[in-house]
Amino acid sequence: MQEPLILAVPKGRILDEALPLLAAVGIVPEPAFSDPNSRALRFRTNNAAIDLIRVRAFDVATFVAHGAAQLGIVGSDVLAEFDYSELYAPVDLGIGHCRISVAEPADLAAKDDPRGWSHVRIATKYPHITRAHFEARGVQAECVKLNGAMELAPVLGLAPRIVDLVSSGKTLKENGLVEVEVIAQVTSRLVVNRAAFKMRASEVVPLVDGFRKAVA
Ligand SMILES: Nc1ncnc2c1ncn2[C@@H]1O[C@H](COP(=O)(O)OP(=O)(O)OP(=O)(O)O)[C@@H](O)[C@H]1O
Ligand SMILES: O=P(O)(O)OC[C@H]1O[C@H](OP(=O)(O)OP(=O)(O)O)[C@H](O)[C@@H]1O
Repeated sequence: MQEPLILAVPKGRILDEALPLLAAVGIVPEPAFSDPNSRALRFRTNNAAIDLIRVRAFDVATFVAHGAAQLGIVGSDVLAEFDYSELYAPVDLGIGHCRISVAEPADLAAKDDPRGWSHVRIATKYPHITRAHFEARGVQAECVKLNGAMELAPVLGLAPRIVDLVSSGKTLKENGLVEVEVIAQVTSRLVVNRAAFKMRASEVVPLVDGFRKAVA
């Protein structure tokens, strides 16, 4: 029998929205998947031809780009940051809505003029997106890479500005920051490894169509 297809899903907040979508496509993970005491990372589903792996959001893109998983669910922020040519993103799943924005302390924003920037120092998990955004208008961005809690950087003097995800705006507000520019809107996408899309088309194409129908 052919090895099961592997679908990589992110551990974090997208998972809650992705599970109903998976159910709509007919994929239901084994009970261990929802058991907080389970330390397993790979799970069977009700479909013997599909297994799930649960990995960090950024790693979904890496597993699928290298063909270690054939499909995945990942934010467009992660896709833009890595720009893997081996990833095909055929379906916008309409979940994980947020935006990636530039933010700074409210008192700096009150006297700041983004049109006057020539060099900026930015704390972010997204150095590639940040540099590309600023380079497009001739501003040089010096990035300090963090993996979380970017909002602490301005007040502690690590960098005066940040680039991070914003949804309700609560995190910025509670840390005294305001959004000064929106770089891009973000949603989660179904991603497929390009080689698997060709080599395992008879299994992958109906699955991609299933996701397309589920979100239509
Ligand atoms: N506030 C938000 N609202 C909606 N979607 C979000 C929000 N924050 C993140 N996302 C989406 O969820 C994805 C995963 O984000 P999450 O914050 O769960 O990961 P993380 O905690 O940074 O991951 P890890 O712990 O693996 O580093 C992001 O890539 C983005 O697409
Ligand atoms: O505008 P809001 O609704 O407040 O959402 C924005 C927050 O959500 C994300 O972090 P998350 O809560 O996923 O935690 P993280 O720091 O682990 O990434 C993001 O990094 C922001 O900190």
